[in-house]
Amino acid sequence: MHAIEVSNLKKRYPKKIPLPFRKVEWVEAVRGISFKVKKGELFGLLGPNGAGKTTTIKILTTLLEPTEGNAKILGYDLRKDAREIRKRINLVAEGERTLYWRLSGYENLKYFARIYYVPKREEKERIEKLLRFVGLWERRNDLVMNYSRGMKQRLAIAKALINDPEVLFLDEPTLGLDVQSSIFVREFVRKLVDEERKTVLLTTHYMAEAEQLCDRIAIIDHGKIIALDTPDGLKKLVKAEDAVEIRLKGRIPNEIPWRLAIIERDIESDTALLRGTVDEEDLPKLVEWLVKRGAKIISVEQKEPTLEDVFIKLTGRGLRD
Ligand SMILES: Nc1ncnc2c1ncn2[C@@H]1O[C@H](COP(=O)(O)OP(=O)(O)OP(=O)(O)O)[C@@H](O)[C@H]1O
Repeated sequence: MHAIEVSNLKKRYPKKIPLPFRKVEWVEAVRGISFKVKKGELFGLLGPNGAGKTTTIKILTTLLEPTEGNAKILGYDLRKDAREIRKRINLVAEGERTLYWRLSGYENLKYFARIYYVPKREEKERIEKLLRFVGLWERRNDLVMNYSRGMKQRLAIAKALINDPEVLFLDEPTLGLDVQSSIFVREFVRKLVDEERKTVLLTTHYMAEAEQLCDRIAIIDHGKIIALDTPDGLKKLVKAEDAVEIRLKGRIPNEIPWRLAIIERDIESDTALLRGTVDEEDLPKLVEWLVKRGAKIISVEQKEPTLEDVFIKLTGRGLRD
């Protein structure tokens, strides 16, 4: 049995149109996605803003009803057994605000332990284990309002583990965190899978995060899965010699007929960095094409392929566009 089995999931939202128009338009947020996550796997949904990641997570955690399709979580049917599913999962939503800032970290976990009916005799031990796990034991008696952003996120994850869920859903777990806190969160999310045998499904728009952390990744764009594999498997879609970075000054032509995206732009120095996949034999042709249209080439470098190259190759856009 898989931990998560998603079949042909679709979700559309009614789009709000201001009066006096009475017509209804629809936003197709998720357009028929299917995938399976094994037990004990760390699975990532990687895609740009608006790709449909949050909608997918909300459906899988029973917070939203799908328009079409269905899913099974730990063998339970999403449409019929929502109560059974809720007992066995938990979620850290994007930018979550459910912690009580006027309580300490310890008091927060105690409060949520009661809400989740954690047996009284297990409560103390479980809270201590979780606070140690996320590195907050020493700060357990400080009020949450005095925690840093990274500490609040660690506590939010500890809170989501209070009911000992078999499957944990994390929506953009490191969004807005500083580098150090992000590394820490990634390390213990990995530990949750390796040592505690949890299944984790997370969403991210950080390629490096997906690449370093996930066992398998589904790249999602405009509500569809456009590739699904291990990080190494995905990178094989791009030949090592095909990933290039071109730094140029001056005008960047529109509609470049190669799969390139602008990944950096500096207005002051009027320079930009283009990245993407270009056949080795095609490279001189591309450079000539750019120069003809007024760009001044500063450098052309071949790079190790990354997941961003895979995304650019598949969509012609950068993940950050
Ligand atoms: N409640 C809603 N009503 C109408 N449209 C919505 C609603 N929620 C999301 N959408 C639209 O559905 C699409 C997918 O949104 P979703 O939040 O699932 O994407 P995402 O990949 O999680 O992006 P982000 O990281 O920015 O949240 C977007 O076009 C969004 O504007």
